[in-house]
Amino acid sequence: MSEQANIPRLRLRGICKVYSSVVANDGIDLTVMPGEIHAILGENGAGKSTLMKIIYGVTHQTAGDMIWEGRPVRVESPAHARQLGIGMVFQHFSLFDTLSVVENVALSMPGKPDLQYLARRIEKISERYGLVVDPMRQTHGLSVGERQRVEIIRCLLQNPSLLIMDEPTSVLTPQAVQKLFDTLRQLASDGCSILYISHKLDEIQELCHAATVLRAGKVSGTCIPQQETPQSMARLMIGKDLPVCQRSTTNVDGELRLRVEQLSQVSDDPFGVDLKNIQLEVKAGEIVGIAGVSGNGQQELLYALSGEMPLSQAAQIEVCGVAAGRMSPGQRRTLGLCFVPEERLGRGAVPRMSLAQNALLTAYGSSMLRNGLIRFDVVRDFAERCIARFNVKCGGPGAQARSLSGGNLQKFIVGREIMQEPKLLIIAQPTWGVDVGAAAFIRQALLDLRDAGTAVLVISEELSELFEISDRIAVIAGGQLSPAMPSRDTNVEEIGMLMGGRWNSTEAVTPTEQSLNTTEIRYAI
Ligand SMILES: Nc1ncnc2c1ncn2[C@@H]1O[C@H](COP(=O)(O)OP(=O)(O)OP(=O)(O)O)[C@@H](O)[C@H]1O
Repeated sequence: MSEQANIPRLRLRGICKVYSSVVANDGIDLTVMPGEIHAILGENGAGKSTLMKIIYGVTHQTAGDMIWEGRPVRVESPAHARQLGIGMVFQHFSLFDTLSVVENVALSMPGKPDLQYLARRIEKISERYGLVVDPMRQTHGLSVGERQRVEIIRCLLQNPSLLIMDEPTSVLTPQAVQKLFDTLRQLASDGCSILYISHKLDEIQELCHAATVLRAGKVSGTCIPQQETPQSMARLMIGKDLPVCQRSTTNVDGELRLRVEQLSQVSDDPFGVDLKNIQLEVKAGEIVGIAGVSGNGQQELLYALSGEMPLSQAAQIEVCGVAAGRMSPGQRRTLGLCFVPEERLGRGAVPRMSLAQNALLTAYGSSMLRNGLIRFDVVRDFAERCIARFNVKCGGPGAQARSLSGGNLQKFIVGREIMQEPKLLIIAQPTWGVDVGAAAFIRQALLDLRDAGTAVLVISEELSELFEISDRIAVIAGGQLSPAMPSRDTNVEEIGMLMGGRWNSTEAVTPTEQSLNTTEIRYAI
């Protein structure tokens, strides 16, 4: 081994980070060797993202040292980090909506790159690594999965020697995950070190050479993932065994709470997906899951269901027996609809507002208003109960939404909607970025809601999640929705074929991404 290969690429000694009321990192030591894929594990709020932001120069440590390739360094800014050879793919996207993909990528490049040349490089990288994206597309019309691909491509273009990935696969397809892993293995064998944050323990086991576990800002242990099981790593992380979801039998006789009738809608985004003849019913006391590869019409369907994109005909969507297709989101809420969008910052919560204010934004119907006045004590009490019930780690109801770790904000948003005891809950990516313990808790909360008589529609890219909680599963591909089948009568192979757009329809369905083969789908489970 060369002398260079023996020098750690990165060493951290005693890193501390204190925010006004929270110690996010508390004396963290970490060593990453060249070519090592090193996982950082920990519950929501354990301090993983904060540590990565310090390494990437987004924020600065309160105490402790960072040694980069044998030399002490203080990373002043992300630009400085990139000069050193450190790249980062963020959990929350940092793309400008009003710019195209190539313009967004250009912003992180030195100087003023030629956009046409850069677009060709983006195409090459996206082809090589299977990260399908059109460089000329406007960012505002991209799904979360597509945005994440742009973030990854942007990073790979910089040829980094340390790549930090904060939950990079949370909205990628199983096929894209495998391609990404091939890429990361190839990068590692070329000597690039990778710091990999994920809540998907099976991925960590498959990909990573070493893992450091954080709990409450401190290193609580290290392990070699290949010598562990996902269960044993979960125990290391949360200090106990993972809870198993309890589900009762399906209630087949509930009243109809959501009816979508021949919904066809041309997207007003030239790069969007047109919805074609969607038929869907969800009854009280059942969970219907919609599977599909990101960018196949999920976003457009969510906009239509929530009221963000009102329809031309009211009767195309019925909520609790009322024709709601032309109603606004607020009017639909008064019918008993609650809604969790896939984008938590911006659509699910207003980043600068406190948790209490964010609670008021959607839960105002829960006795928060009287005679046109806001009952601040009720608002605060609601937020406090949500924080306690969903174990949201934060500085209390007054904490700004943007100060929460990704998983904790997700728990708050999901909790806020569940606590309104809706008649109909529509929820996208319910456990995105949530740790394994909290994910099990959210799934159980959805099952309990269904048992209490709520109709639940879940749109998720996690097949394992859909099979765990859904009574019936449908697949969206190319803007069309397959018939919903009882989940006990279907399997991963069948859903995989449907995700590829193959079902008995008079019209051929073309999904907007390559068809997935069933082996890859099985991997997702
Ligand atoms: N800007 C900030 N201001 C105040 N507190 C913050 C800020 N950023 C993070 N924190 C707090 O620091 C702690 C660690 O957060 P961090 O985002 O590092 O956790 P994480 O392990 O990455 O969690 P997740 O898995 O949910 O992403 C949390 O309690 C969080 O609320």
